[in-house]
Amino acid sequence: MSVMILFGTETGTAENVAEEMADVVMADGVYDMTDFDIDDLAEVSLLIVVCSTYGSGELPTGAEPFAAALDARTPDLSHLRFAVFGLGDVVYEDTYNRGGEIMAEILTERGATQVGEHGRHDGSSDIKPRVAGRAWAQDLTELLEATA
Ligand SMILES: Cc1cc2nc3c(=O)[nH]c(=O)nc-3n(C[C@H](O)[C@H](O)[C@H](O)COP(=O)(O)O)c2cc1C
Repeated sequence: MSVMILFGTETGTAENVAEEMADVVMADGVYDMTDFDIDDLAEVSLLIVVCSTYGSGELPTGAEPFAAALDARTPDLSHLRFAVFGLGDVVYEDTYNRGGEIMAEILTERGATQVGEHGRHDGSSDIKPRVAGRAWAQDLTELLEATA
């Protein structure tokens, strides 16, 4: 099984979280959405998406090329399972953590299946993003092992 982590970020937090998760999920690679070729998803069986939120509940700049490529090329991702860990801040209220949710929506539209609990980090909490991300990845790994 090939496990890939893909991050979408504005200021680097999602990248740090993605790197923190890599050994937990035994990822074969950690990649930035800005320069990722969606053809490479054909070889992936589990995709872990780490994505922040910017603007008014929008994707961060770094995630836009990936989202645009999925929209333009409409690949069939029915072979793919994915899990999402989003980053946001409750001070944004109605748009809290929308970035990760948008990612889940567009991957589901392409036929991929979301697994595990949708993770959400709140920048206003006392828990550091890396710590929250690692704990979420450990839970995901245990769940997938239990259901394998
Ligand atoms: C200008 C700006 C807009 C933001 N908009 C939202 C938002 O709409 N919803 C949300 O949940 N978080 C929002 N955030 C919070 C970020 O998603 C959060 O700080 C995240 O940890 C940043 O991760 P990154 O460094 O990987 O981009 C915003 C942050 C900034 C600075």
